[in-house]
Amino acid sequence: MSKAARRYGEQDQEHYDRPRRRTRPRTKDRPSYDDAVDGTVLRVDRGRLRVRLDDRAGSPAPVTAMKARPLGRKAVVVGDRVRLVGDTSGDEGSLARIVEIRERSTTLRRTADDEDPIERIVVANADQLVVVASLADPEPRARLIDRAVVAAYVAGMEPLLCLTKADLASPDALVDTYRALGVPWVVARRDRDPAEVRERLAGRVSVLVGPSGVGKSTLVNALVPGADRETGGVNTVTGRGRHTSTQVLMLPLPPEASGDAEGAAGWIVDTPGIRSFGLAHVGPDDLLAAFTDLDEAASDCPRGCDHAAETPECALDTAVAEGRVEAERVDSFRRLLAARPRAAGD
Ligand SMILES: Nc1nc2c(ncn2[C@@H]2O[C@H](COP(=O)(O)OP(=O)(O)OP(=O)(O)O)[C@@H](O)[C@H]2O)c(=O)[nH]1
Ligand SMILES: [Zn+2]
Repeated sequence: MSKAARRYGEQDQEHYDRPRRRTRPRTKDRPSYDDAVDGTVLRVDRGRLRVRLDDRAGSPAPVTAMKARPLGRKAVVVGDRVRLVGDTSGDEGSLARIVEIRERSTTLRRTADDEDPIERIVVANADQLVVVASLADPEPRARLIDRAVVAAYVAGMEPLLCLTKADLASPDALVDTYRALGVPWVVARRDRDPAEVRERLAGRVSVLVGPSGVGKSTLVNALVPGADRETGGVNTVTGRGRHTSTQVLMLPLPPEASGDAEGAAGWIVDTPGIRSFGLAHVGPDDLLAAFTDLDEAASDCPRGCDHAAETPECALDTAVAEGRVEAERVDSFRRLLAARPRAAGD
């Protein structure tokens, strides 16, 4: 078949697939939304979205909005940059319409579970993943931390290790295991102002993740006075807190704390209900992409190499033997690789 004929064939197919409506020219069909305003989604609550408008510096209160027709079934998530029309006054009872979702720079996914078999995007456009782990009570779980670090790399976000309850134990041993990975870290304890953490969050959109009990809410409350995150309030039987504490929520960091102008202080996204990340579709080479120093050596690997320590043909071992890459880096990469499959209890 000639190229032209094939193209004709495809066009034909398209017409065949959509016979119901006569198609009018797209430009005339679609409203231009010239008067749309820009905003960021801070919270999603049963189809209603809370959106902070960019040009409403004087009034930080978000407006309520809903998804409009043109978006179809496309989900709007926390962190999404959107365009709104309609009543954007934010007045009691007002409802704006989201007509466009801007292209996402990053997407963080959570793992499918029994209640929801679909792996969903939970946060868009965040640039830092703060992996919160307590140094004691409960003990840090290396595998869980590793999985979160993988999730960060795959989402295109930078990981930051935040080690809490530093009043109870030293971070030295744990920090040692992440040195080769180059993951930055900070410590926090509830009886001190989290100045170091705040510095790391300045001007960025950071997602906080970590299992229940590590002191995430305590930290959020210290960073955002008035956030009122419920602490120590999780039901040990169901593993759940109140409804409000299981919701993903984006909070502005107070500008005065960082000394920056409005908007530059940064944002944190609390993810209380998220227990694990979608790593099912992460292949060895997806993770390798985050290890730019190993990338080249691995190009000598046989096609489809899983780069595991047990794989004799893996070129990473040759590269280590020849001193082209650091053994520690390969070990760290392989450790993260091994953390991908979901283990029971994670
Ligand atoms: N010793 C010590 N305890 C802390 C520290 N930070 C928090 N805690 C305590 O640890 C418990 C859990 O803290 P939360 O802030 O509720 O932890 P969380 O990670 O939000 O956990 P959930 O609310 O269950 O999701 C609470 O009893 C806190 O008081 C700390 O720096 N040192
Ligand atoms: Zn390999």
